[in-house]
Amino acid sequence: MKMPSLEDELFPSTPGKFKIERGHNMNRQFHRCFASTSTMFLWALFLIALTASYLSFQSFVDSGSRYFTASWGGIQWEKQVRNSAQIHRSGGMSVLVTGAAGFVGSHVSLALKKRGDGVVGLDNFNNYYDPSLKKARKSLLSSHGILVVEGDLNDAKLLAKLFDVVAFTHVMHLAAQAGVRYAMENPSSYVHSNIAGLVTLLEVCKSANPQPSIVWASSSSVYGLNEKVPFSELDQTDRPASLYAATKKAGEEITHTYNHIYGLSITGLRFFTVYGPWGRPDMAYFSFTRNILQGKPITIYRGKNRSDLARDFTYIDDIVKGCLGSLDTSGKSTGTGGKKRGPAPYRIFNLGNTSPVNVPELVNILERHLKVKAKRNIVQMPGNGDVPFTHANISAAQRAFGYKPTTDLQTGLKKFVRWYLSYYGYNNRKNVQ
Ligand SMILES: O=C(O)[C@H]1O[C@H](OP(=O)(O)OP(=O)(O)OC[C@H]2O[C@@H](n3ccc(=O)[nH]c3=O)[C@H](O)[C@@H]2O)[C@H](O)[C@@H](O)[C@H]1O
Repeated sequence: MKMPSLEDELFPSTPGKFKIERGHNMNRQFHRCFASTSTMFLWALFLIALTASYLSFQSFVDSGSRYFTASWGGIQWEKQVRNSAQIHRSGGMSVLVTGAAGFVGSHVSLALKKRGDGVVGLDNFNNYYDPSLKKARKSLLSSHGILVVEGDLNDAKLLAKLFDVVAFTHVMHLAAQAGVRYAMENPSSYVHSNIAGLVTLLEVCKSANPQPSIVWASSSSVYGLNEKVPFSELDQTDRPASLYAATKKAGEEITHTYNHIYGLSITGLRFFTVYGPWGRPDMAYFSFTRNILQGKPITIYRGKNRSDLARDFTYIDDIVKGCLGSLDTSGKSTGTGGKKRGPAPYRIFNLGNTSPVNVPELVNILERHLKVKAKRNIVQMPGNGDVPFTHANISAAQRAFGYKPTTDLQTGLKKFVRWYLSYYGYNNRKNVQ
């Protein structure tokens, strides 16, 4: 006798068995057939209902998780983005400013808005330095009708959505991992923002229709070990002294590729040690001010043979003028649908002050403005990415858009100190990181 197989056990109504019953009782078979058809129908209905409810639950979870985890999206949000991007002057531009809650980003955003351009900001509010300062800048921008969207450059969906909502004519790309010496502590953050983030942004810009023109922040640090002064855009820049500098130099090469293949209009700006009100607490002039006021010592680095280090310190308002001049003269991108239609501008400019000041002199000026003596601790410059001096030749920017810095370090630091005291108070009780 054949043993029932597992299949037989599971499906007892085999064709053979059915055949036997049919031969014996047609009526019973009809009823059974009817009963099994209606059961199947009910099962089918049940399965359809189950599938439908699963699918709608899934879409609820999808949309829900986006709204619960992301701070962007939705009709209200899109309306805010559009309002912020609205242009209020003839021939004006709509600009996506990345790093808008940062030092340079917040100043440039305000200047654009004040002259009637549309501005939407993007910033990830990371904690490289005190995020409450970034939030305060965001509030300032908000009081001038500028929305700063919280999100990361590497979020391609968010970037694409922003371009869906607004046909930005320009991108002012200032979001970056800044700081020369911090690169030894956290190298991957430089790759994340300055390389991966840049590529993500360029990918979205190249696919946007129309493509925007891009102006972005490179750095004086790309001159690295260059000794020819003043630094000209034509000088050698293949000997960076820090990973920060290397990522900025890589950015110049990467943007060149996108200009070459996709016809994106690109302007790279090599900023020279920018300072001023609402500045970055990690920079020397800022941390020196805090320490001097708190009676703490400051460390001043010295170069080879006891030489002082020097920087071409550049005041923020001069940098803002350079950024706006670059945007105004950027020329159009030529691509559509990710395809180049013709050559587009590719430019690089130094934005410096053209008069370097050594670091001990910077401290002298701060002492005068603060009316407090600094406790100076002078040490040999550690091998951590610093360069001995910077000095900009700005004739290219002068020719292209009349760039002419007008604020010397003495005047600029006076304005910085006034802001610092009004923001933190003389006793500096606020916790500055
Ligand atoms: O132009 C740029 O592309 C860069 O400018 C800025 O870098 P730097 O020029 O290095 O400015 P900053 O740190 O203020 O040090 C100033 C001087 O103080 C010296 N310095 C610094 C710290 C300290 O404790 N002691 C000291 O002597 C130090 O040795 C140096 O000589 C930006 O931070 C950077 O993001 C990038 O934009």
